[in-house]
Amino acid sequence: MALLSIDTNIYSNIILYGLVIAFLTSLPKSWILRPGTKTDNHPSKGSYPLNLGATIRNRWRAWTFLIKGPSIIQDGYNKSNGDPYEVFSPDNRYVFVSKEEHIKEVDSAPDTVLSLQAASKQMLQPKYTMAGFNWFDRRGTEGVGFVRALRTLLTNNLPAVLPELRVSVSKLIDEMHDSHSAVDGKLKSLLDVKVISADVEIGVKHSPLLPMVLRLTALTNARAFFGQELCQNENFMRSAMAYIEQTLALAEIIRLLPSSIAPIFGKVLAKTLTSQKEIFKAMMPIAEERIREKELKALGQKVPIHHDCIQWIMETAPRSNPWSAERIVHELMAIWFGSVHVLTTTIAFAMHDLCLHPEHTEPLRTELRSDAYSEFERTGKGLPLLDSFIKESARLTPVESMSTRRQAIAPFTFSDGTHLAVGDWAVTPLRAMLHDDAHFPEANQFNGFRHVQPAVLEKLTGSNFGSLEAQEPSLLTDVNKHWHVWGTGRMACPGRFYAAAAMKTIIGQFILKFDASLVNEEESRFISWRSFIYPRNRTKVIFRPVEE
Ligand code: HEM
Repeated sequence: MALLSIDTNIYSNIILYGLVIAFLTSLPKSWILRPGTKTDNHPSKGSYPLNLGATIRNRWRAWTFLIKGPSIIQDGYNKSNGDPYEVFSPDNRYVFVSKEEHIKEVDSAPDTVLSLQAASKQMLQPKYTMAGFNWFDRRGTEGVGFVRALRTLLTNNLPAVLPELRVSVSKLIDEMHDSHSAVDGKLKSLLDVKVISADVEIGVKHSPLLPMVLRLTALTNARAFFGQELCQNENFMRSAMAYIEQTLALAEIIRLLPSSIAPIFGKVLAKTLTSQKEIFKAMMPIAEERIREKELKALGQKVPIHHDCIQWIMETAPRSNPWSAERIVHELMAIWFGSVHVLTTTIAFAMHDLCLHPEHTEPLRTELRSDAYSEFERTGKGLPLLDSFIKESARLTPVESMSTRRQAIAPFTFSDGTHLAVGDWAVTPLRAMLHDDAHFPEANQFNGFRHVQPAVLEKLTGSNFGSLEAQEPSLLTDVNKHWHVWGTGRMACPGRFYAAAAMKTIIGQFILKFDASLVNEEESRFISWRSFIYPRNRTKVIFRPVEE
Protein backbone atom coordinates (compact mmCIF):
# COMPACT_ATOMS: atom_id res chain seq x y z
CA MET A 1 0.00 0.00 0.00
CA ALA A 2 1.54 3.29 -1.05
CA LEU A 3 2.55 5.74 1.57
CA LEU A 4 1.16 8.53 -0.59
CA SER A 5 -2.33 7.21 0.00
CA ILE A 6 -2.12 7.84 3.73
CA ASP A 7 -4.95 10.06 4.96
CA THR A 8 -4.10 13.72 5.05
CA ASN A 9 -3.48 14.39 8.69
CA ILE A 10 -0.52 15.63 10.66
CA TYR A 11 0.82 12.10 11.02
CA SER A 12 1.13 11.46 7.32
CA ASN A 13 2.49 14.92 6.51
CA ILE A 14 5.23 14.69 9.09
CA ILE A 15 6.17 11.16 8.09
CA LEU A 16 6.29 12.20 4.47
CA TYR A 17 8.62 15.13 5.20
CA GLY A 18 10.68 12.90 7.43
CA LEU A 19 11.03 10.26 4.79
CA VAL A 20 12.18 12.72 2.19
CA ILE A 21 14.77 14.14 4.59
CA ALA A 22 15.81 10.66 5.67
CA PHE A 23 16.17 9.43 2.11
CA LEU A 24 18.16 12.42 1.00
CA THR A 25 20.51 12.42 3.95
CA SER A 26 20.98 8.76 4.77
CA LEU A 27 20.78 6.99 1.47
CA PRO A 28 24.46 6.70 0.62
CA LYS A 29 25.36 5.39 4.06
CA SER A 30 22.43 3.09 4.65
CA TRP A 31 22.73 1.25 1.37
CA ILE A 32 26.02 -0.25 2.43
CA LEU A 33 25.38 -3.69 3.85
CA ARG A 34 27.12 -4.47 7.09
CA PRO A 35 29.83 -7.14 6.76
CA GLY A 36 28.73 -10.40 8.30
CA THR A 37 25.17 -10.06 7.07
CA LYS A 38 23.84 -12.74 4.81
CA THR A 39 21.88 -11.70 1.75
CA ASP A 40 19.13 -14.32 1.62
CA ASN A 41 16.36 -14.93 4.07
CA HIS A 42 18.21 -16.93 6.67
CA PRO A 43 20.07 -15.45 9.57
CA SER A 44 23.79 -15.12 9.41
CA LYS A 45 25.91 -17.61 11.30
CA GLY A 46 29.17 -16.16 10.00
CA SER A 47 30.71 -13.59 7.67
CA TYR A 48 29.83 -13.14 4.02
CA PRO A 49 31.77 -11.23 1.39
CA LEU A 50 30.15 -8.03 0.11
CA ASN A 51 28.39 -8.48 -3.22
CA LEU A 52 27.15 -5.28 -4.86
CA GLY A 53 24.09 -6.76 -6.59
CA ALA A 54 22.96 -8.56 -3.48
CA THR A 55 23.67 -5.48 -1.38
CA ILE A 56 21.46 -3.29 -3.55
CA ARG A 57 18.69 -5.91 -3.56
CA ASN A 58 18.89 -6.27 0.19
CA ARG A 59 18.85 -2.55 0.93
CA TRP A 60 15.95 -2.03 -1.48
CA ARG A 61 14.07 -4.72 0.39
CA ALA A 62 14.99 -3.07 3.69
CA TRP A 63 13.41 0.22 2.59
CA THR A 64 10.34 -1.49 1.18
CA PHE A 65 9.84 -2.99 4.65
CA LEU A 66 8.48 0.43 5.61
CA ILE A 67 5.46 0.03 3.36
CA LYS A 68 5.24 -3.75 2.97
CA GLY A 69 6.36 -4.96 6.40
CA PRO A 70 3.50 -7.40 7.14
CA SER A 71 3.79 -9.17 3.78
CA ILE A 72 7.61 -9.38 3.97
CA ILE A 73 7.33 -10.94 7.44
CA GLN A 74 4.64 -13.35 6.18
CA ASP A 75 6.77 -14.28 3.18
CA GLY A 76 9.73 -15.09 5.43
CA TYR A 77 7.49 -17.16 7.70
CA ASN A 78 6.11 -19.15 4.76
CA LYS A 79 9.62 -19.99 3.57
CA SER A 80 11.26 -20.59 6.93
CA ASN A 81 9.60 -23.85 7.91
CA GLY A 82 9.68 -22.80 11.55
CA ASP A 83 13.39 -21.91 11.53
CA PRO A 84 14.64 -18.46 12.50
CA TYR A 85 14.71 -16.01 9.58
CA GLU A 86 15.96 -12.48 9.16
CA VAL A 87 14.29 -9.36 7.82
CA PHE A 88 15.86 -5.93 7.38
CA SER A 89 14.38 -2.48 7.78
CA PRO A 90 16.45 0.64 7.05
CA ASP A 91 17.52 0.85 10.69
CA ASN A 92 17.23 -2.73 11.94
CA ARG A 93 17.99 -6.37 11.50
CA TYR A 94 15.16 -8.49 12.88
CA VAL A 95 15.53 -12.19 13.58
CA PHE A 96 12.09 -13.83 13.67
CA VAL A 97 11.69 -16.93 15.78
CA SER A 98 8.51 -18.99 15.94
CA LYS A 99 9.52 -22.33 17.48
CA GLU A 100 8.57 -22.70 21.14
CA GLU A 101 12.14 -23.55 22.16
CA HIS A 102 13.52 -20.37 20.55
CA ILE A 103 10.79 -18.19 22.05
CA LYS A 104 11.63 -19.63 25.47
CA GLU A 105 15.29 -18.77 24.89
CA VAL A 106 14.26 -15.17 24.18
CA ASP A 107 12.14 -15.04 27.32
CA SER A 108 14.83 -16.46 29.57
CA ALA A 109 17.72 -14.36 28.21
CA PRO A 110 18.92 -11.87 30.86
CA ASP A 111 17.73 -8.26 30.59
CA THR A 112 21.39 -7.31 30.20
CA VAL A 113 21.50 -9.24 26.90
CA LEU A 114 18.04 -9.05 25.25
CA SER A 115 16.10 -5.96 26.24
CA LEU A 116 12.46 -5.02 25.69
CA GLN A 117 13.25 -1.61 27.12
CA ALA A 118 15.99 -0.96 24.52
CA ALA A 119 13.68 -2.02 21.67
CA SER A 120 10.93 0.30 22.96
CA LYS A 121 13.46 3.10 23.29
CA GLN A 122 14.48 2.74 19.67
CA MET A 123 10.82 2.69 18.61
CA LEU A 124 9.67 5.67 20.64
CA GLN A 125 12.78 7.87 20.89
CA PRO A 126 11.70 9.15 24.35
CA LYS A 127 14.51 11.68 24.57
CA TYR A 128 12.75 13.68 21.84
CA THR A 129 9.14 12.56 22.18
CA MET A 130 8.71 12.35 25.96
CA ALA A 131 10.04 15.64 27.28
CA GLY A 132 13.66 14.42 27.52
CA PHE A 133 12.93 11.05 29.20
CA ASN A 134 16.32 9.44 29.97
CA TRP A 135 15.22 5.87 29.29
CA PHE A 136 17.67 3.13 30.29
CA ASP A 137 18.35 0.21 27.93
CA ARG A 138 18.40 -2.21 30.81
CA ARG A 139 14.97 -3.01 32.20
CA GLY A 140 14.69 -2.59 35.95
CA THR A 141 17.57 -0.10 36.28
CA GLU A 142 15.16 2.13 38.22
CA GLY A 143 12.77 -0.62 39.34
CA VAL A 144 9.82 -2.35 37.63
CA GLY A 145 7.15 -1.12 40.05
CA PHE A 146 5.04 -0.07 37.06
CA VAL A 147 4.33 -3.77 36.41
CA ARG A 148 2.65 -4.15 39.83
CA ALA A 149 0.95 -0.77 39.41
CA LEU A 150 -0.72 -1.90 36.17
CA ARG A 151 -0.92 -5.67 36.48
CA THR A 152 -2.26 -5.71 40.06
CA LEU A 153 -3.39 -2.31 41.32
CA LEU A 154 -5.04 -1.01 38.15
CA THR A 155 -6.67 -4.41 37.58
CA ASN A 156 -7.94 -4.60 41.17
CA ASN A 157 -9.42 -1.13 40.83
CA LEU A 158 -11.57 -2.10 37.81
CA PRO A 159 -14.76 -2.76 39.81
CA ALA A 160 -14.50 0.77 41.23
CA VAL A 161 -14.15 2.50 37.84
CA LEU A 162 -16.11 0.37 35.36
CA PRO A 163 -19.63 1.62 36.26
CA GLU A 164 -18.43 5.23 36.04
CA LEU A 165 -16.65 4.54 32.75
CA ARG A 166 -19.80 3.00 31.28
CA VAL A 167 -21.74 6.20 32.02
CA SER A 168 -19.03 8.51 30.61
CA VAL A 169 -18.51 6.37 27.49
CA SER A 170 -22.25 6.20 26.83
CA LYS A 171 -22.59 9.98 27.19
CA LEU A 172 -19.65 10.74 24.91
CA ILE A 173 -20.88 8.34 22.20
CA ASP A 174 -24.28 10.08 22.24
CA GLU A 175 -22.69 13.54 22.10
CA MET A 176 -20.43 12.60 19.20
CA HIS A 177 -23.20 10.83 17.25
CA ASP A 178 -25.60 13.74 17.79
CA SER A 179 -22.99 16.13 16.44
CA HIS A 180 -22.65 14.28 13.11
CA SER A 181 -24.91 15.61 10.38
CA ALA A 182 -27.15 13.37 8.31
CA VAL A 183 -26.56 13.04 4.57
CA ASP A 184 -29.06 15.23 2.75
CA GLY A 185 -29.55 15.74 -0.99
CA LYS A 186 -27.11 18.69 -1.08
CA LEU A 187 -24.38 16.89 0.84
CA LYS A 188 -24.85 13.79 -1.29
CA SER A 189 -24.00 15.67 -4.47
CA LEU A 190 -20.77 16.88 -2.84
CA LEU A 191 -19.65 13.45 -1.74
CA ASP A 192 -16.97 11.69 -3.71
CA VAL A 193 -18.60 8.62 -5.23
CA LYS A 194 -15.27 6.84 -5.08
CA VAL A 195 -15.08 7.31 -1.34
CA ILE A 196 -18.65 6.32 -0.61
CA SER A 197 -20.80 4.05 -2.72
CA ALA A 198 -23.03 5.66 -5.33
CA ASP A 199 -26.30 4.59 -3.70
CA VAL A 200 -25.92 6.85 -0.66
CA GLU A 201 -28.91 6.70 1.65
CA ILE A 202 -30.37 10.12 2.46
CA GLY A 203 -31.01 10.89 6.13
CA VAL A 204 -28.38 8.66 7.74
CA LYS A 205 -25.26 9.85 9.50
CA HIS A 206 -21.78 8.93 8.34
CA SER A 207 -19.67 8.86 11.50
CA PRO A 208 -15.86 8.98 11.33
CA LEU A 209 -14.96 5.92 13.37
CA LEU A 210 -11.29 6.41 14.27
CA PRO A 211 -11.60 9.91 15.79
CA MET A 212 -14.59 8.67 17.83
CA VAL A 213 -12.68 5.67 19.15
CA LEU A 214 -9.61 7.77 19.92
CA ARG A 215 -11.68 10.17 22.06
CA LEU A 216 -13.40 7.30 23.85
CA THR A 217 -10.13 5.51 24.58
CA ALA A 218 -8.47 8.71 25.75
CA LEU A 219 -11.37 9.44 28.08
CA THR A 220 -11.39 5.90 29.49
CA ASN A 221 -7.63 5.77 30.03
CA ALA A 222 -7.45 9.29 31.45
CA ARG A 223 -10.09 8.45 34.04
CA ALA A 224 -8.55 5.10 34.96
CA PHE A 225 -4.95 6.37 35.03
CA PHE A 226 -5.16 9.97 36.20
CA GLY A 227 -8.46 10.33 38.04
CA GLN A 228 -11.19 12.96 37.58
CA GLU A 229 -9.04 16.08 37.79
CA LEU A 230 -6.99 15.64 34.61
CA CYS A 231 -9.65 13.87 32.60
CA GLN A 232 -11.94 16.91 32.95
CA ASN A 233 -9.20 19.27 31.81
CA GLU A 234 -10.05 19.89 28.14
CA ASN A 235 -6.65 21.32 27.19
CA PHE A 236 -4.89 18.36 28.72
CA MET A 237 -7.17 15.92 26.91
CA ARG A 238 -6.62 17.67 23.58
CA SER A 239 -2.83 17.53 23.97
CA ALA A 240 -2.94 13.97 25.26
CA MET A 241 -4.70 12.87 22.08
CA ALA A 242 -2.48 14.90 19.72
CA TYR A 243 0.51 13.42 21.53
CA ILE A 244 -0.17 9.94 20.08
CA GLU A 245 0.17 10.98 16.43
CA GLN A 246 3.01 13.39 17.16
CA THR A 247 5.02 10.72 18.99
CA LEU A 248 4.53 8.20 16.19
CA ALA A 249 5.58 10.67 13.53
CA LEU A 250 8.52 12.23 15.36
CA ALA A 251 9.98 8.90 16.52
CA GLU A 252 9.74 7.59 12.97
CA ILE A 253 11.64 10.51 11.47
CA ILE A 254 14.41 10.26 14.06
CA ARG A 255 14.77 6.53 13.48
CA LEU A 256 15.27 7.04 9.77
CA LEU A 257 17.80 9.85 10.00
CA PRO A 258 21.52 9.12 10.22
CA SER A 259 22.62 9.21 13.86
CA SER A 260 24.93 12.16 13.15
CA ILE A 261 22.06 14.53 12.38
CA ALA A 262 19.15 12.89 14.22
CA PRO A 263 19.74 14.83 17.48
CA ILE A 264 19.62 18.22 15.69
CA PHE A 265 16.45 17.42 13.76
CA GLY A 266 15.01 15.70 16.83
CA LYS A 267 15.43 18.80 18.97
CA VAL A 268 14.01 21.14 16.33
CA LEU A 269 10.99 18.94 15.63
CA ALA A 270 10.37 18.31 19.31
CA LYS A 271 10.06 22.08 19.77
CA THR A 272 7.44 22.38 17.05
CA LEU A 273 5.33 19.49 18.34
CA THR A 274 4.06 20.97 21.57
CA SER A 275 1.75 18.30 22.96
CA GLN A 276 4.48 16.56 24.98
CA LYS A 277 5.34 19.82 26.78
CA GLU A 278 1.69 20.53 27.54
CA ILE A 279 1.09 17.07 29.00
CA PHE A 280 4.26 17.33 31.03
CA LYS A 281 3.26 20.80 32.31
CA ALA A 282 -0.21 19.60 33.30
CA MET A 283 0.99 16.48 35.12
CA MET A 284 4.00 17.91 36.95
CA PRO A 285 2.09 19.91 39.62
CA ILE A 286 -0.09 16.89 40.36
CA ALA A 287 2.91 14.58 40.74
CA GLU A 288 4.66 17.16 42.95
CA GLU A 289 1.55 17.44 45.13
CA ARG A 290 1.40 13.65 45.51
CA ILE A 291 5.04 13.55 46.64
CA ARG A 292 4.29 16.30 49.19
CA GLU A 293 1.29 14.33 50.44
CA LYS A 294 3.46 11.23 50.80
CA GLU A 295 5.92 13.19 52.92
CA LEU A 296 3.11 14.58 55.08
CA LYS A 297 1.68 11.09 55.53
CA ALA A 298 5.08 9.85 56.67
CA LEU A 299 4.93 12.57 59.34
CA GLY A 300 1.59 11.19 60.52
CA GLN A 301 -0.68 13.79 58.89
CA LYS A 302 -4.00 12.96 57.28
CA VAL A 303 -3.85 13.21 53.45
CA PRO A 304 -6.34 12.46 50.64
CA ILE A 305 -6.47 8.90 49.32
CA HIS A 306 -6.07 8.51 45.53
CA HIS A 307 -6.84 5.45 43.43
CA ASP A 308 -5.04 6.19 40.18
CA CYS A 309 -1.85 5.37 38.29
CA ILE A 310 -0.08 8.57 39.38
CA GLN A 311 -0.33 7.31 42.96
CA TRP A 312 0.48 3.67 42.20
CA ILE A 313 3.50 4.50 40.05
CA MET A 314 4.83 6.67 42.88
CA GLU A 315 4.14 4.07 45.56
CA THR A 316 5.67 1.16 43.65
CA ALA A 317 8.94 2.99 42.85
CA PRO A 318 11.97 1.56 44.69
CA ARG A 319 11.95 2.58 48.40
CA SER A 320 15.71 3.01 48.37
CA ASN A 321 15.53 5.38 45.41
CA PRO A 322 12.10 7.10 45.34
CA TRP A 323 11.19 8.69 42.03
CA SER A 324 11.12 12.44 41.46
CA ALA A 325 7.94 14.09 40.14
CA GLU A 326 9.65 14.35 36.76
CA ARG A 327 10.44 10.62 36.69
CA ILE A 328 6.83 9.74 37.57
CA VAL A 329 5.50 11.97 34.78
CA HIS A 330 7.92 10.45 32.24
CA GLU A 331 6.73 6.95 33.14
CA LEU A 332 3.09 8.03 32.82
CA MET A 333 3.75 9.58 29.41
CA ALA A 334 5.25 6.30 28.19
CA ILE A 335 2.31 4.30 29.53
CA TRP A 336 -0.15 6.79 28.07
CA PHE A 337 1.32 6.52 24.59
CA GLY A 338 1.60 2.72 24.64
CA SER A 339 -1.88 2.18 25.97
CA VAL A 340 -3.92 4.73 23.97
CA HIS A 341 -2.33 3.94 20.63
CA VAL A 342 -2.75 0.17 20.64
CA LEU A 343 -6.15 0.22 22.37
CA THR A 344 -7.58 2.72 19.87
CA THR A 345 -6.41 0.76 16.87
CA THR A 346 -7.55 -2.61 18.27
CA ILE A 347 -11.01 -1.25 19.10
CA ALA A 348 -11.34 0.38 15.67
CA PHE A 349 -10.59 -2.94 13.93
CA ALA A 350 -13.06 -4.77 16.19
CA MET A 351 -15.71 -2.21 15.16
CA HIS A 352 -14.88 -2.85 11.49
CA ASP A 353 -15.42 -6.56 12.14
CA LEU A 354 -18.72 -5.87 13.84
CA CYS A 355 -19.83 -4.10 10.65
CA LEU A 356 -18.49 -6.87 8.41
CA HIS A 357 -19.96 -9.75 10.44
CA PRO A 358 -23.34 -8.42 11.64
CA GLU A 359 -24.63 -11.92 12.51
CA HIS A 360 -22.68 -11.58 15.77
CA THR A 361 -24.45 -8.40 16.88
CA GLU A 362 -27.67 -9.86 18.30
CA PRO A 363 -26.03 -12.57 20.48
CA LEU A 364 -23.54 -9.97 21.73
CA ARG A 365 -26.34 -7.53 22.54
CA THR A 366 -28.28 -10.22 24.39
CA GLU A 367 -25.21 -10.98 26.48
CA LEU A 368 -24.65 -7.31 27.24
CA ARG A 369 -28.29 -6.87 28.31
CA SER A 370 -28.11 -9.90 30.63
CA ASP A 371 -26.90 -10.17 34.23
CA ALA A 372 -23.49 -11.02 32.78
CA TYR A 373 -22.86 -7.28 32.43
CA SER A 374 -23.19 -6.50 36.13
CA GLU A 375 -20.99 -9.50 36.85
CA PHE A 376 -18.41 -8.02 34.43
CA GLU A 377 -18.51 -4.66 36.22
CA ARG A 378 -18.25 -6.37 39.61
CA THR A 379 -15.20 -8.45 38.67
CA GLY A 380 -13.60 -6.79 35.61
CA LYS A 381 -13.84 -10.21 33.88
CA GLY A 382 -16.39 -12.18 31.86
CA LEU A 383 -18.73 -11.52 28.91
CA PRO A 384 -17.45 -14.63 27.07
CA LEU A 385 -19.05 -13.82 23.70
CA LEU A 386 -17.64 -10.30 23.57
CA ASP A 387 -14.29 -11.57 24.90
CA SER A 388 -14.13 -14.06 22.03
CA PHE A 389 -15.30 -11.58 19.41
CA ILE A 390 -12.58 -9.06 20.31
CA LYS A 391 -10.01 -11.85 20.41
CA GLU A 392 -11.03 -13.09 16.96
CA SER A 393 -10.81 -9.59 15.54
CA ALA A 394 -7.35 -9.07 17.07
CA ARG A 395 -6.33 -12.49 15.70
CA LEU A 396 -7.32 -11.84 12.09
CA THR A 397 -6.46 -8.14 12.10
CA PRO A 398 -3.68 -7.68 14.66
CA VAL A 399 -2.37 -4.13 14.75
CA GLU A 400 1.17 -5.45 15.01
CA SER A 401 2.82 -8.13 12.88
CA MET A 402 5.63 -8.72 15.36
CA SER A 403 5.68 -9.33 19.08
CA THR A 404 8.09 -10.10 21.91
CA ARG A 405 10.56 -7.49 20.73
CA ARG A 406 13.97 -7.68 22.35
CA GLN A 407 16.99 -5.69 21.24
CA ALA A 408 20.38 -7.32 21.78
CA ILE A 409 22.41 -5.05 24.05
CA ALA A 410 25.07 -7.77 24.15
CA PRO A 411 25.69 -10.47 21.49
CA PHE A 412 23.29 -13.43 21.73
CA THR A 413 23.29 -16.85 20.06
CA PHE A 414 20.28 -19.19 19.86
CA SER A 415 20.72 -22.92 20.48
CA ASP A 416 20.70 -23.57 16.70
CA GLY A 417 23.61 -21.15 16.17
CA THR A 418 21.57 -18.17 14.90
CA HIS A 419 23.40 -15.08 16.02
CA LEU A 420 22.26 -11.60 17.09
CA ALA A 421 24.86 -8.83 17.03
CA VAL A 422 24.47 -5.83 19.34
CA GLY A 423 21.58 -3.71 18.03
CA ASP A 424 19.75 -6.60 16.28
CA TRP A 425 16.26 -7.51 17.45
CA ALA A 426 14.75 -10.90 18.29
CA VAL A 427 11.00 -10.94 17.56
CA THR A 428 8.11 -13.32 16.91
CA PRO A 429 6.11 -13.21 13.63
CA LEU A 430 2.82 -12.55 15.43
CA ARG A 431 0.46 -11.99 12.52
CA ALA A 432 1.81 -14.94 10.52
CA MET A 433 1.45 -17.25 13.53
CA LEU A 434 -2.11 -16.05 14.20
CA HIS A 435 -2.99 -16.82 10.57
CA ASP A 436 -1.42 -20.27 10.63
CA ASP A 437 -3.70 -23.35 10.71
CA ALA A 438 -1.14 -24.96 13.02
CA HIS A 439 -2.23 -22.50 15.72
CA PHE A 440 -5.89 -21.89 14.83
CA PRO A 441 -7.95 -24.29 12.66
CA GLU A 442 -9.19 -22.67 9.45
CA ALA A 443 -7.13 -19.72 10.50
CA ASN A 444 -8.13 -17.38 7.69
CA GLN A 445 -11.80 -17.64 8.53
CA PHE A 446 -13.46 -15.11 10.85
CA ASN A 447 -15.50 -16.90 13.50
CA GLY A 448 -16.29 -14.44 16.28
CA PHE A 449 -17.22 -17.06 18.84
CA ARG A 450 -14.54 -19.66 18.09
CA HIS A 451 -12.75 -19.07 21.41
CA VAL A 452 -15.83 -19.71 23.62
CA GLN A 453 -16.28 -23.00 25.52
CA PRO A 454 -18.75 -25.01 23.34
CA ALA A 455 -21.14 -25.61 26.28
CA VAL A 456 -21.20 -21.91 27.14
CA LEU A 457 -21.77 -20.99 23.49
CA GLU A 458 -24.64 -23.44 23.20
CA LYS A 459 -26.20 -22.07 26.40
CA LEU A 460 -25.87 -18.42 25.35
CA THR A 461 -26.81 -18.66 21.68
CA GLY A 462 -28.68 -21.99 21.40
CA SER A 463 -26.22 -22.91 18.63
CA ASN A 464 -22.59 -23.82 18.08
CA PHE A 465 -22.37 -20.77 15.80
CA GLY A 466 -20.25 -22.61 13.26
CA SER A 467 -17.65 -23.23 15.96
CA LEU A 468 -14.56 -25.05 14.84
CA GLU A 469 -13.63 -28.46 16.11
CA ALA A 470 -10.15 -28.86 17.58
CA GLN A 471 -10.23 -25.25 18.69
CA GLU A 472 -9.07 -24.89 22.28
CA PRO A 473 -11.36 -22.46 24.14
CA SER A 474 -9.37 -19.53 25.42
CA LEU A 475 -9.58 -16.00 26.78
CA LEU A 476 -8.55 -12.69 25.31
CA THR A 477 -6.11 -12.07 28.17
CA ASP A 478 -4.37 -15.46 27.88
CA VAL A 479 -0.67 -15.59 27.12
CA ASN A 480 0.50 -18.85 25.56
CA LYS A 481 2.31 -20.42 22.60
CA HIS A 482 -0.61 -19.65 20.25
CA TRP A 483 -1.36 -16.15 21.48
CA HIS A 484 1.51 -13.64 21.58
CA VAL A 485 -0.65 -10.55 21.15
CA TRP A 486 0.34 -9.48 24.68
CA GLY A 487 3.95 -10.62 24.28
CA THR A 488 5.57 -13.57 25.97
CA GLY A 489 6.37 -14.97 29.40
CA ARG A 490 7.66 -12.78 32.16
CA MET A 491 7.32 -9.51 30.24
CA ALA A 492 3.81 -10.09 28.87
CA CYS A 493 1.73 -6.91 28.88
CA PRO A 494 0.79 -5.98 32.47
CA GLY A 495 -2.00 -3.71 31.17
CA ARG A 496 -3.90 -6.51 29.43
CA PHE A 497 -6.61 -7.00 32.07
CA TYR A 498 -7.39 -3.31 32.06
CA ALA A 499 -7.15 -3.25 28.24
CA ALA A 500 -9.66 -6.10 27.85
CA ALA A 501 -12.12 -4.43 30.26
CA ALA A 502 -11.77 -1.03 28.54
CA MET A 503 -12.35 -2.58 25.11
CA LYS A 504 -15.44 -4.43 26.37
CA THR A 505 -16.82 -1.23 27.90
CA ILE A 506 -16.39 0.86 24.74
CA ILE A 507 -17.41 -1.76 22.16
CA GLY A 508 -20.24 -2.89 24.46
CA GLN A 509 -21.78 0.58 24.48
CA PHE A 510 -21.68 0.80 20.67
CA ILE A 511 -23.39 -2.62 20.41
CA LEU A 512 -26.07 -1.70 22.95
CA LYS A 513 -26.91 1.53 21.14
CA PHE A 514 -26.52 0.82 17.43
CA ASP A 515 -26.51 -1.54 14.50
CA ALA A 516 -23.32 -0.62 12.71
CA SER A 517 -22.36 -0.88 9.06
CA LEU A 518 -19.50 0.52 6.99
CA VAL A 519 -20.46 3.29 4.57
CA ASN A 520 -18.28 1.65 1.96
CA GLU A 521 -17.18 -1.94 2.47
CA GLU A 522 -15.05 -1.89 -0.67
CA GLU A 523 -12.85 0.96 0.43
CA SER A 524 -9.46 0.11 1.97
CA ARG A 525 -9.67 0.40 5.76
CA PHE A 526 -6.05 0.56 6.85
CA ILE A 527 -2.60 1.73 5.97
CA SER A 528 0.54 -0.24 6.61
CA TRP A 529 3.71 1.17 8.09
CA ARG A 530 6.69 -0.97 9.12
CA SER A 531 5.23 -3.97 10.95
CA PHE A 532 1.95 -2.38 12.02
CA ILE A 533 -1.31 -1.49 10.33
CA TYR A 534 -3.27 1.60 11.24
CA PRO A 535 -7.02 2.11 10.65
CA ARG A 536 -7.75 4.89 8.20
CA ASN A 537 -9.06 8.17 9.52
CA ARG A 538 -11.54 8.46 6.70
CA THR A 539 -13.40 5.16 7.30
CA LYS A 540 -17.01 6.06 8.07
CA VAL A 541 -19.64 4.00 9.81
CA ILE A 542 -23.43 4.25 9.80
CA PHE A 543 -24.70 3.84 13.36
CA ARG A 544 -28.45 3.09 13.31
CA PRO A 545 -29.98 3.45 16.77
CA VAL A 546 -31.64 0.24 18.04
CA GLU A 547 -34.97 0.10 19.81
CA GLU A 548 -34.65 -0.78 23.50
C1 HEM B 1 -4.88 -3.92 22.99
C2 HEM B 1 -4.10 -3.37 23.86
C3 HEM B 1 -2.66 -3.78 24.16
C4 HEM B 1 -1.83 -4.63 23.51
C5 HEM B 1 -2.12 -5.46 22.25
C6 HEM B 1 -0.56 -4.65 24.23
C7 HEM B 1 0.54 -5.41 23.88
C8 HEM B 1 1.75 -5.40 24.55
C9 HEM B 1 2.92 -6.14 24.16
C10 HEM B 1 3.02 -7.04 22.92
C11 HEM B 1 3.90 -5.89 25.04
C12 HEM B 1 5.35 -6.42 25.02
C13 HEM B 1 5.47 -7.69 25.82
C14 HEM B 1 6.62 -8.56 25.37
O1 HEM B 1 7.37 -8.15 24.50
O2 HEM B 1 6.79 -9.69 25.88
C15 HEM B 1 3.36 -4.97 26.01
C16 HEM B 1 4.07 -4.47 27.08
C17 HEM B 1 3.58 -3.52 27.93
N1 HEM B 1 2.29 -3.02 27.96
FE1 HEM B 1 0.78 -3.50 26.71
N2 HEM B 1 -0.67 -3.81 25.29
C18 HEM B 1 -1.93 -3.26 25.29
C19 HEM B 1 -2.45 -2.39 26.21
C20 HEM B 1 -1.77 -1.89 27.27
C21 HEM B 1 -2.33 -1.00 28.25
C22 HEM B 1 -3.77 -0.50 28.26
C23 HEM B 1 -1.33 -0.72 29.14
C24 HEM B 1 -1.40 0.14 30.36
C25 HEM B 1 -2.42 0.15 31.17
C26 HEM B 1 -0.14 -1.43 28.71
C27 HEM B 1 1.09 -1.38 29.35
C28 HEM B 1 2.21 -2.10 28.96
C29 HEM B 1 3.52 -1.99 29.62
C30 HEM B 1 3.87 -1.07 30.78
C31 HEM B 1 4.38 -2.90 28.98
C32 HEM B 1 5.86 -3.14 29.28
C33 HEM B 1 6.00 -4.36 30.20
C34 HEM B 1 7.41 -4.63 30.73
O3 HEM B 1 8.34 -3.87 30.43
O4 HEM B 1 7.54 -5.61 31.47
N3 HEM B 1 -0.45 -2.13 27.58
N4 HEM B 1 2.04 -4.70 25.69
